[in-house]
Amino acid sequence: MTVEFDGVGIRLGGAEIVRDVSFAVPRGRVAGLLGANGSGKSTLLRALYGAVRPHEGEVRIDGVPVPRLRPRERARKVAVVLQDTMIDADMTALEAVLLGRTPHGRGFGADRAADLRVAHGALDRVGAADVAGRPLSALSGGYRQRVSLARAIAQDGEVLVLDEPTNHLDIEHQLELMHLVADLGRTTIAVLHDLNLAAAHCDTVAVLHRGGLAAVGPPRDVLTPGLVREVFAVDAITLTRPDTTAPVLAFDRAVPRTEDVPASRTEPEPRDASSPAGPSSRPAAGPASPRPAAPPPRAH
Ligand SMILES: Nc1ncnc2c1ncn2[C@@H]1O[C@H](COP(=O)(O)OP(=O)(O)OP(=O)(O)O)[C@@H](O)[C@H]1O
Repeated sequence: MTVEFDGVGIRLGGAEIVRDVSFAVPRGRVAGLLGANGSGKSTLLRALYGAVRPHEGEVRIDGVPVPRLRPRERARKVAVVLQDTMIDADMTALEAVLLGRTPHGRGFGADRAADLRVAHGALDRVGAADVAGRPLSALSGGYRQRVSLARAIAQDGEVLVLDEPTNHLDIEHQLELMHLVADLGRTTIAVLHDLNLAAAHCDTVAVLHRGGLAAVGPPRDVLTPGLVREVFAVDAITLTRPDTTAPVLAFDRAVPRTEDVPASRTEPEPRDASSPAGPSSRPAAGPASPRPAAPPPRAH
């Protein structure tokens, strides 16, 4: 399934958090969503899984605007892994993974055997089969993260949304997770803070800066020292891996940020938040072309 962000703008609490973001992720490709803290990455993802509605532009899945999908239909298409949301849940790892089967259920208990097979398979795939019967509260952060991914695998959506999926993982499991995600073959959008992980494992990266799209395209074209300095306020040089020719960033030191512009406060919402976003005539930028963009004012 193709995911398109088309001129997306999102307001929260009267401030414009995301503005005019356009890019597309082709079917089966892995996109990294990058940007400094507070740049709007999670907010943009929320529009993809229907938790916020853009005030302008739209997010489309296979050409269908997200608000037009019914919740159950959306849940079958889009599997979401957020940061450690299951920490207090009073259930076992297997029960948590079985939750991923809910959108596929035909009735209470009807598919129990098949669902159990899928859930065990998903736990196996993320290397967490050994903790199936343990309560989530007794698992380490890394295992909980893997169980979350297993739930998303069991959910079987063709679109996978990951918000900082490698957060709690040691280096071995970070790499395993990125390879696993690539092997799943799903259209994936992952918020990543590790630029080198993104450079090595993403087909395309989209960089948010103060709510706007600073650049989008293949990591090699986007993650230049100039962009890293501007967006992340760090000096870096780009090296090339001799074996794969993938870019590797070597960081030097933080540099002063360009002065923050005060928050852009907006007038009250002109549109009823429950009404669908109007169609946008702006084309979504394809991921193949790196697109530098002037940073808009900071939204917070
Ligand atoms: N419900 C809300 N109301 C008002 N402002 C919000 C709301 N949710 C988020 N924000 C603000 O929007 C901005 C972007 O937040 P968001 O979580 O999308 O950024 P992020 O890039 O994912 O950050 P991080 O890397 O720190 O997780 C922040 O300044 C945040 O305070």
